[in-house]
Amino acid sequence: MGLFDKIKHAFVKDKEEEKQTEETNQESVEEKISEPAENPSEETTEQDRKVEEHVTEDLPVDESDERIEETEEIEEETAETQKKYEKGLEKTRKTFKDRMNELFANFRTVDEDFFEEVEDTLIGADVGFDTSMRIADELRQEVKIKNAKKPAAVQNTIIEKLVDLYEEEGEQEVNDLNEQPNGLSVFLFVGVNGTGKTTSIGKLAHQYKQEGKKVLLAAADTFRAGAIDQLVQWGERADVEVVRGNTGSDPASVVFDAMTKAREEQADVLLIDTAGRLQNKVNLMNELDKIKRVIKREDPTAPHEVLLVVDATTGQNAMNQAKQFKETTDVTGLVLTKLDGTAKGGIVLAIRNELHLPVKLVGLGEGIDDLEVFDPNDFVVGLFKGLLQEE
Ligand SMILES: Nc1nc2c(ncn2[C@@H]2O[C@H](COP(=O)(O)OP(=O)(O)OP(=O)(O)O)[C@@H](O)[C@H]2O)c(=O)[nH]1
Repeated sequence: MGLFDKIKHAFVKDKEEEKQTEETNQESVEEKISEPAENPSEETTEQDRKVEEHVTEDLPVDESDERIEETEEIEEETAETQKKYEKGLEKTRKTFKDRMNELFANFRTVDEDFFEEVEDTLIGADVGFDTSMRIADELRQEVKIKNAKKPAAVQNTIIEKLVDLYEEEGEQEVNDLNEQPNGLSVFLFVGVNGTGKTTSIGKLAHQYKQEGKKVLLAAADTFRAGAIDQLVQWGERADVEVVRGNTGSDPASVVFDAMTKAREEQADVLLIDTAGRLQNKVNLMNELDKIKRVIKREDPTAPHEVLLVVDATTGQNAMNQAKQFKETTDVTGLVLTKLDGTAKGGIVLAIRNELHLPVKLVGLGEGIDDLEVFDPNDFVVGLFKGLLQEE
């Protein structure tokens, strides 16, 4: 099933559930009105439950039961993650919906002015300039072919085009983190101050710790005392050790200490926090190169990820930062933070389509559990599900 079909499926399911809830409410109102003296159905249910309990007591617990439980647990987790995405993307979805409503309220016919407005609407939703132009062009053709005139049909086609493009871009994309199953995984975090680097490292450390891994953090942002303290605090919250130097010390020497400690203690994961002063690109480039050299001396295969942290709330600015960092160092993936606090979630589409950088992690809140491995399907369902119209 294609991605758009999945969204359609989710949309139809929601509609059915809505209908069912309405019917159930109606039934219970009717039941209450005709209130029976006794309620035989309740008795039967109670009896059934007792029989069921008795039967299950006698049954040996076999592997298939365990497997069913496991599957149920996975399904529950998947549903929970999907909910997090839907909640996190609420603002983006609402803004997008409002813009769409406005667009369709202002146009009664699908003419050239309409298509230009579609372009503006998409650009305004931070989908990216190139992407917006491409969607509008494809829409022009599609509307001609389908002879679509009804706003609902046109709106669904816009969503379909966005989803198709998104799916196409994601075909070769690896969203999983490059974890080393039999050795140390070294992830370097880069990005400008305030984007959520330290917070994301803390959240990820917590996740790995929960999985039973030995995790180390390195405070290689030695320029601000506050940055070191903040990472130490996250280390305490996640219950993992932090390797640190004094303020102003050489970041590469902190990384050297951390690599040595990780090897001695056979750690599974080392997460390195760096300073991100974009105002001086050459310095930053030299510093990151030096850090990488130190890492490579200890392990030629590392770093296994260079993750650029960008703040989704800054929209187009996040895109520009990503562009500049891509020129400065070999970024392997993005961590997109604060998706929950923004109406600019469309920036994911722009970054992927225009910079071809995979999004690896997304921040969906300030809590320690609010970091998710990026799931393109959950993301796109969360973004567009509520926007489909009944044709
Ligand atoms: N709502 C929300 N807030 C976040 C998220 N990630 C980080 N934050 C908040 O963003 C602010 C900045 O995060 P930091 O982790 O300090 O950012 P940093 O990039 O390490 O910044 P420096 O320490 O200045 O280098 C903090 O108040 C975090 O709580 C997220 O996914 N959602």
